[in-house]
Amino acid sequence: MKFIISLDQGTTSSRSILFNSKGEEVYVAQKEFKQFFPKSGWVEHDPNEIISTQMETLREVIHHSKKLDGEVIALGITNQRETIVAWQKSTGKAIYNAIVWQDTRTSDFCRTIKESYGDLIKKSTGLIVDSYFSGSKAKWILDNVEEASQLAEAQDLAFGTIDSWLIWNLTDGMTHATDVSNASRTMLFDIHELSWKQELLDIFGIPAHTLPKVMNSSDQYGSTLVEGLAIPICSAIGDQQAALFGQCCFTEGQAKNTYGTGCFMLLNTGKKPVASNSGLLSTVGWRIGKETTYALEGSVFVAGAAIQWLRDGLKILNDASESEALALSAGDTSELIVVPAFAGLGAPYWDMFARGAILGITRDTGRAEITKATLESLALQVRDVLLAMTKDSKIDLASLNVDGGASSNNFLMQFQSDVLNKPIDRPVCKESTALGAAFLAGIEVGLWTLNDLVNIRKSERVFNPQMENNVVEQKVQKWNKAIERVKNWVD
Ligand SMILES: Nc1ncnc2c1ncn2[C@@H]1O[C@H](COP(=O)(O)OP(=O)(O)O)[C@@H](O)[C@H]1O
Ligand SMILES: O=P(O)(O)OC[C@H](O)CO
Repeated sequence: MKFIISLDQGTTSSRSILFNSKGEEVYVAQKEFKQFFPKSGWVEHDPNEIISTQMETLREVIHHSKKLDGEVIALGITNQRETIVAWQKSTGKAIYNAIVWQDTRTSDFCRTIKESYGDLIKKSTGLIVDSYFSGSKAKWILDNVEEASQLAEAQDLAFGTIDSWLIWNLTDGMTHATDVSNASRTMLFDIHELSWKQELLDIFGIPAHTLPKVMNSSDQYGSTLVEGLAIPICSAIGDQQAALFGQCCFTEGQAKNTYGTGCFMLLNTGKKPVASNSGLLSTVGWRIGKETTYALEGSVFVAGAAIQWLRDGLKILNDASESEALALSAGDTSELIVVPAFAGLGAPYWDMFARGAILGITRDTGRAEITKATLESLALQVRDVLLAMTKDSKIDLASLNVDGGASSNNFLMQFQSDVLNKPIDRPVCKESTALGAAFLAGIEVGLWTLNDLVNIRKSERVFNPQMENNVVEQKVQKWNKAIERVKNWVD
């Protein structure tokens, strides 16, 4: 049997997953790592812990694979996107913590460039000016980390999204590369030309020599030596695009929604980017051979992270999975709205200055009700994104494929189906993201063709709408009112 290993470097954990040549998940190793919140709105990760947790899980999976009769033929990489690492090329040492996609420290800078450059940036990158993307975070490092500008002057500074950081470490500093899908999230990359754009580098003050080489999503990224095995790295792709691929949304008009730390809905728009007028992003899906596939994306910054906040911040849950039973035990929440805008609002609102709120509290509001309203907020955010997506693409989806940690919550999936008035289709393989990276690596080594993969996806459960229209309407009205109240909160 031939195996492929995917490294899935997410916002809250590093995972390695072993897939067999039927695309079945054989073994998963996972390690959580520390989140740093040094100041209000700042979110950082330790780049060394990212590598150590990822390598521990990789070694665990390799140990397991050695007990099986077979050979690991390729490694695929998928990762939290936009998060930026800066390191010294000559020593390989990171010079600052990774600045995470959720970090809003560059909001003010982004506001200052939005008016003059917003149109240019949208036209060439498909993105809306926001602190979410990597460009302003890299600029912050150059402006604020003492050694950064000296290293840049000496041509000894490297920037990279997490895929680049992993590839650099896995290849012992031989390869400084990224793929088109990750590059398309930096705000420095022209998605039509598929190259770094000098005009954008000038706006952010980023020297071109600090940036990685941009490669295909299925490609030869070099090889890594782990536990005595030399394994070729054959794919790199941002995690949301990987999930679209792993859900077998290979053709125009197919979409998926992932419920992880954030929520990300992506629609395959075919071989050309579709510009959005409704607050969505045009982004590169993947590139295989000479063919690029584009996607429209609605990014919601806080989804599963709101459940983590219930667990770790408010301490009203011991475990995220408890939220389902608790929500089912709750009383009426038709007037209770939680808006988890902890890091501003993403699609379709794009308000870096919005903040979270709980509205409609009464004397009988308790932990069950707050949990239920928080889960409902995930689905209501997704509803807003789907409305925008339908408007921009003119595609009315027949059903929505879902995945990610919080998609295991049946209460949430049922409520999602209710507020979208659409079937929600959850697959057997819960690791769509990792599967997407494995598919792309498998294509590169000739294990599969796209045609082999078309029918590989199997549904585990389909949720159909049950709630009465007027109940949905009432909830949506309250939600819209709450969104208006939280906008532009921070002065
Ligand atoms: N049963 C559940 N109900 C609601 N949320 C959940 C559940 N299980 C996991 N989560 C949430 O899902 C997220 C983890 O999902 P995952 O896809 O691993 O995220 P990421 O890739 O962003 O690290 C966490 O934020 C967690 O709070
Ligand atoms: O780590 P995840 O799965 O929450 O994904 C993060 C996204 O890639 C951010 O854009």
